[in-house]
Amino acid sequence: MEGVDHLADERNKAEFNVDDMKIIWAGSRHAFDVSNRISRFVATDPVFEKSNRALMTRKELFKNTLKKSVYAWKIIKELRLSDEEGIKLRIFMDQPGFLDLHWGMFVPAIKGQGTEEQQQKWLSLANKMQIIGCYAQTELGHGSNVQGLETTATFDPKTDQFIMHSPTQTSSKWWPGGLGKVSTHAVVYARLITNGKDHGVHGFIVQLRSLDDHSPLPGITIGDIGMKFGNGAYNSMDNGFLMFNQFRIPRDQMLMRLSKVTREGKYIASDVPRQLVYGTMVSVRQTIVSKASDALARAVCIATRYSAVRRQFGSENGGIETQVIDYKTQQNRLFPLLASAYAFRFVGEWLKWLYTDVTQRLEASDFVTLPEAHACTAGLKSMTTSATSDGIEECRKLCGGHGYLWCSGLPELFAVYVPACTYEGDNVVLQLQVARFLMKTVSQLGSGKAPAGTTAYMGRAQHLLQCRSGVQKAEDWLNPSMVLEAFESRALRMAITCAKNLSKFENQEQGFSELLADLVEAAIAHCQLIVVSKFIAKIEGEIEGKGVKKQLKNLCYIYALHLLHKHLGDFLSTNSVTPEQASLASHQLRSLYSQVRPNAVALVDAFDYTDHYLGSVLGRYDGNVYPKLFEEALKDPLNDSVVPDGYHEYIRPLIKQNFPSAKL
Ligand SMILES: CCCCCCCC/C=C\CCCCCCC/C=C/C(=O)SCCNC(=O)CCNC(=O)[C@H](O)C(C)(C)COP(=O)(O)OP(=O)(O)OC[C@H]1O[C@@H](n2cnc3c(N)ncnc32)[C@H](O)[C@@H]1OP(=O)(O)O
Ligand SMILES: Cc1cc2nc3c(=O)[nH]c(=O)nc-3n(C[C@H](O)[C@H](O)[C@H](O)COP(=O)(O)OP(=O)(O)OC[C@H]3O[C@@H](n4cnc5c(N)ncnc54)[C@H](O)[C@@H]3O)c2cc1C
Repeated sequence: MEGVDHLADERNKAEFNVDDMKIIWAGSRHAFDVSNRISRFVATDPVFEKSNRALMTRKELFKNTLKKSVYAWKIIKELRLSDEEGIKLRIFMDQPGFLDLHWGMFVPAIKGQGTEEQQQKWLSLANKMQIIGCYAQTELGHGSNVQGLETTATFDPKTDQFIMHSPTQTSSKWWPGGLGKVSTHAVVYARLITNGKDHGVHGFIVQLRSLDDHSPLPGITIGDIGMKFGNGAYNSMDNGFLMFNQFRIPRDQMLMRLSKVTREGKYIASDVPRQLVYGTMVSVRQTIVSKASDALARAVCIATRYSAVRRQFGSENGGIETQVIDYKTQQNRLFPLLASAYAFRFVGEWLKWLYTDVTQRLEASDFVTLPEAHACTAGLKSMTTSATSDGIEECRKLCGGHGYLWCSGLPELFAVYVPACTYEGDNVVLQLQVARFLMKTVSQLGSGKAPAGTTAYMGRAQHLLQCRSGVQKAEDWLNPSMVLEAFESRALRMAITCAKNLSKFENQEQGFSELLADLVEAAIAHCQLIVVSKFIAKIEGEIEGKGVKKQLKNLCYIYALHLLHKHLGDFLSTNSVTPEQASLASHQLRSLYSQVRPNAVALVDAFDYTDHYLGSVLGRYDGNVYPKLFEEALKDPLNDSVVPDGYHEYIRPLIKQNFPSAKL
């Protein structure tokens, strides 16, 4: 029934103030106000309509994305939106496109790697969108191995120019978003060669297309790489290819903040770490973590509301059927994902702080925390995007058959989200960076250099290697120090075991290659510890609002104990818990599920998502699912006519058996 809240009973059960939780979720009252206002603005503007995009052809979808992106930019300018408001507008627009790469990578790359003069020149154009940029690093032959890139930028002292060249087919740039059809410029990563010497990969600003008629400049071959996974979804983005044929750019278009080439062709490296050339990736990995919580929260919101609406079995005595959310199996699959969405939110907030801190330190030439910032952004990007991709798919299954319908919103969300496991660094490759960092930290234990930050727990190695968990009853698993100790001893013992196994190899690199799978497991254990510890820090801090803290505590322990259950092999094999303690954890989990159950719908309402943003018939705020499923079905082009196109050509001849006989 239209106008009726089918989930009102669920909302009345809530034991906390949802409005207060909305502020916690958003991060502050101000952030909530901005999100709330911008999401409603987008939801009511017909230009941002998106329900029809699955039926669009690639060309229509691309053009529709251009229209929305340019309209969004016009609104940002005309209404003088702040940066924060502009970002929200792009998020709620909910259609990947060139704006993401222009603002998310091109501009930050120039800010991070350009000199003052370069920033002045290029950012003034980019900030007004008089040029449109992308981030062209990956090549057909190399993505993960950045040092293996083949594109060359050879300095020609005669003309004071760099000659950009793609020497092989595998050196073609391949994948950059916005490159295929839109960008006029790119930050291109290429091997710098001066006086015949290769100085490794550096960034260059390169104009690709004419600013008059958009045609590629002579010496440049460019296009779109073709359809990607899923209908609609990420196909709104023009991921592109690019080849250079001896294409010349002025010397001052090399990004020269970190190193320089003089007029004479002399290469001058500054004393900052060369890894700062990877700085844009670090910044984006950090934002991907909060985006993970957002994407997972969308899926969980849909699955939770639908699980409260959907009923199956239990009416044997003539009563009403059971809401599927009341099945313990449903709770055991759904509530850990709900808890993960909150966990990723809080670790995302912390990571933002860490990133801001390292940025300020770098500006003051303090590079001490750079390795930890790299390990945390890489590891948490990897861990949260893998969990979110799996979580979205689990939410689809939690919605049964209807979850497979496009209008559930879940197939598209999955298709758009899942490349996050690959872009900005393949998730396995990134965990191996964490593993290297951990092995280095372990090797320095006892050297007098105390581990700091997220590896500080390794400084208590003597205790953590010997301790036995003190959990004796189920409630002990609600004791933060007992939970933390179990996660710390598991992570440390896995890291130490890897280090011991590594030391058996004469050649460390060969040992590392042999032990890759174990190293990834150790890195994941460390990342999970970070997330658990930041969630615990959150619930131990000041939290306002009636009943809010209690709910967050429940979710925090669900998150931790569910991980313990899922990775029980690690916890048992490292003797971090006993089988009896593990079974007490399962008992405690069931009790926590029962406590979350009456609050589940309110906990997803706290995300404050509009129906437009969710884009899901199953996740509608009012729970009016069935009539809307019918409405959606009737909109399908196949239902335009009662007798389908093709009836006379195929179905009728088949039924009447009067088709010409087949010839071999
Ligand atoms: C329907 C709508 C639904 C809506 C859903 C919404 C969801 C949207 C979600 C998110 C939106 C976000 C938008 C994103 C858009 C996608 C755009 C994608 C862009 C890209 O992919 S750009 C290309 C990214 N490429 C990579 O990430 C490559 C990965 N490879 C590397 O980073 C490196 O090559 C490496 C780290 C793997 C290895 O580098 P290298 O060989 O040089 O290094 P090593 O020899 O291993 O190590 C040397 C030394 O350096 C340290 N190091 C390495 N990297 C860094 C770094 N970045 N910072 C600091 N230090 C670094 C490393 O640890 C070593 O240190 P030690 O010597 O051991 O001390
Ligand atoms: C949607 C999307 C958007 C993108 N946007 C951009 C963009 O805007 N700009 C840009 O420059 N790039 C972009 N990329 C490219 C992206 O950054 C790369 O695809 C990514 O870094 C992974 O690199 P790869 O493709 O070379 O994977 P590969 O490295 O070839 O990975 C293949 C397999 O090998 C494994 N593997 C690789 N190396 C190792 C190792 N050392 N140890 C163990 N296993 C290993 C991986 O785990 C993976 O299973 C985008 C990609 C996608 C999918």
